[in-house]
Amino acid sequence: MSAIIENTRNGALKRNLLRQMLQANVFKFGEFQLKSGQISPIYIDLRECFGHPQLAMLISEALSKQIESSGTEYSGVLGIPYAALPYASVAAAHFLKKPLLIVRKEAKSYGTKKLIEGLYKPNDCLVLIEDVVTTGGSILDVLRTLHAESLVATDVFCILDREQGGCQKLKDAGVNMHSLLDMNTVLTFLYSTGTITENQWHGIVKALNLEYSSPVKVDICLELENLSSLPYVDNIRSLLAEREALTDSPLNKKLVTLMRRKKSNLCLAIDYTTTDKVLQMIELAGPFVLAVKLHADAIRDFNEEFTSKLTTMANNMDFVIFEDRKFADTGNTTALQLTGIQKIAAWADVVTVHAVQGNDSIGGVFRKFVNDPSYRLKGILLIAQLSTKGSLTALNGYTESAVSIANDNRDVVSGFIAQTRVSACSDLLNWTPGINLDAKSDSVGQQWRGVDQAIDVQQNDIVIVGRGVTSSSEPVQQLKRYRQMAWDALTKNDTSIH
Ligand SMILES: O=c1ccn([C@@H]2O[C@H](COP(=O)(O)O)[C@@H](O)[C@H]2O)c(=O)[nH]1
Repeated sequence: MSAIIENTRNGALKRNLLRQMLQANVFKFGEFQLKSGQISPIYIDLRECFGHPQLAMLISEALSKQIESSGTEYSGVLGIPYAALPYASVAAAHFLKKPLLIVRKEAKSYGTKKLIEGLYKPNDCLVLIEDVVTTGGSILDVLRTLHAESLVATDVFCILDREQGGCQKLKDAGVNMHSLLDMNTVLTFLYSTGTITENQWHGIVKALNLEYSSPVKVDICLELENLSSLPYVDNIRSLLAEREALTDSPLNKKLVTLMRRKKSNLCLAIDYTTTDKVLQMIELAGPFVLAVKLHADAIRDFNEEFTSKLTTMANNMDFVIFEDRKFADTGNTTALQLTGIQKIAAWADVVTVHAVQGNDSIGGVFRKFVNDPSYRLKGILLIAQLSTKGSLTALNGYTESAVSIANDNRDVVSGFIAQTRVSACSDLLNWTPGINLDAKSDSVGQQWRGVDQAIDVQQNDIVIVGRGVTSSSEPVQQLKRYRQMAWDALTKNDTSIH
């Protein structure tokens, strides 16, 4: 039951599944005979979900995520016939990219006469997908067929555990059962949303011999939550002191040390077009910021005298220089750009890099610069999510792919540009743009939200503030305001600070 009250992505995912199931008429009330012969006042008909593509995709995605995070080793996905087959197909082909296997209820009397269809060899280990588990009988039947073909299955993933003994029977047969939802959660949701009364709750619990004592009402509305605005990972940030000790990246060690010393997780985006104005703003901002972010190609009179002053100021005022170049080309071209007219690698501590060009065009080229002490460049931030409306980084799988490139290049990637926390690795820092306390959007695609949303709810580490400060007539006041709010939000539960 706790799953639906959790203030996490997982909790929101479960709430959304239940909300969409309710809309799709999955929960039916009356008198139904179950496969076991038992009479039930509730029937949970997950076949109704087939008619709602968005819901069917959400279920398949949730099952796939559960399979991935369980750490189970497997070579193929087998759907238990028939109701689980659509979810198993989408999960295997679309999300997990693994072969799909199907087991027949009865052998064909012609052709290959095979009971199990798909790509497999003896001793392969499969994960099983089921829709509803009541007694576990259908799964045990399938296990017998698999064993006869020398196939192994250690884990079954189901949408709903009716909590009527199936989990224990499977455990006795050596199989772990994982479920997205259980009956207690479903009944709590139905009762809390006023779909069933207290009397109905008791009637269902009694008829199904469930061992729940009394209904619990939780605060839950029927409006769908925006899953993409929530952190990808449910674990909370570790303490700053631990992160400082844990990280192998010299850049992140410097950043976390600076953060703690300056009490600042604020990066100022100075999008001015002349060197004078940029340097004047840095003079004001230096004491309050962790980093200064530039777009060198937007500065009309950009020159080497400027970068020399910039690096001196960074060294004296203790901030990191961040060039938001967003590299996105072949490795060869990126190397040329890093050493081209602006000599970015010589003065920037960190740069942004798109994930779109793929792994091989990222790791190799940046590793060369980061490991060469004659360059200032010490790390890159991969763009996992953009703040702009309609950004293609929201396409299914994009952010996960960026995270996977980061995982493959941990010596070079020091973190992400993202809207929500995207990685469970707490030594990778999440930098987030799209912050403004006084406006929600501009007229050309930017979307802003507040500091608490970004740091507290979405679990980012560093806020990137631009026009919220640079367009203000009182920039120092604004710098103090953003710095204080961001620091308070980051450290409010950090016992290594307080
Ligand atoms: O997704 C992204 C990536 C980068 N940015 C950059 O951050 C600043 C934001 O400035 P505002 O004035 O607060 O809009 C700007 O330099 C962008 O290029 C981003 O906004 N979103």
